[in-house]
Amino acid sequence: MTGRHWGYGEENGPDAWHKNYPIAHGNRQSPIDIVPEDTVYDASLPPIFVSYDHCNSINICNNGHSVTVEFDDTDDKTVIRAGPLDNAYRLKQFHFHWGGKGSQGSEHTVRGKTYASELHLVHWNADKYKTFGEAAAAPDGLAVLGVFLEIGDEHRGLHKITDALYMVKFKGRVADFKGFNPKCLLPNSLHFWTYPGSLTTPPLHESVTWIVLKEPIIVSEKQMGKFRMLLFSGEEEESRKCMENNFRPPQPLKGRKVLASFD
Ligand SMILES: NS(=O)(=O)/N=C1/NCCS1
Ligand SMILES: [Zn+2]
Repeated sequence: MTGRHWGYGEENGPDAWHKNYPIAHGNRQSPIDIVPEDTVYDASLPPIFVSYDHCNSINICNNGHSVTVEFDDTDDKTVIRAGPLDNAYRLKQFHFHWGGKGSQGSEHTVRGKTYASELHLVHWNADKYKTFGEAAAAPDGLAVLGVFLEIGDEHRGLHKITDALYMVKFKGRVADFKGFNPKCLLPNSLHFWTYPGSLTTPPLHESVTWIVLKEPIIVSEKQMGKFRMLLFSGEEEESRKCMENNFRPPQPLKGRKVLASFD
């Protein structure tokens, strides 16, 4: 990575991450290609329960890799439970991965099909661990809810996000973003696939129970275009690089079983 920080460019992109993060070649890396006919329907899998009712966002941030909305995770007011999880996992932040045009941009794929974007709602096991950082390094520390975004009509819930992106155009920018409840970004069905995986960005910790929803949400090309106006680069940098194609491609399954909550 020629001393530069990891990213999605030619020199510092996903194929180079293993140099600084050897776990990139580990046995439970994410994302993966989900092949529905190879998944195992598990009738004993309870539905996931999303309790976001009293949740409130704090801020929106451009961290140079994605745009992230962060939450107050000092108590259990915003959690997901059940499904494949043995504990309540607290919402810490959500962010997106997207492409440069058309329908590439998601991280997980479904029988090779890519979506225009993928939303990640990142939760941590506060029943067992004291901090997010501690949980992020533990095999049962994190649960990430993945939602595919498909191009079509505009999404009313996404407007609040896309209308705020101008405030965090540059890397390092943070802006107040209170009162946003991400429940409005979930599809009608909570049918999901689940498998043991990893963070899809360095440090690529193998600490994530992935819960990927089968039903995408529909967003407009215009709304996706606003994500692409974000920059990877900071205000002071001369080279302005649009933030796009910030996705890691699917990784080897290495014998893992993908469970389906639906038949
Ligand atoms: N894309 S991801 O959600 O797997 N990666 C993350 N890195 C730090 C918090 S979430
Ligand atoms: Zn992500």
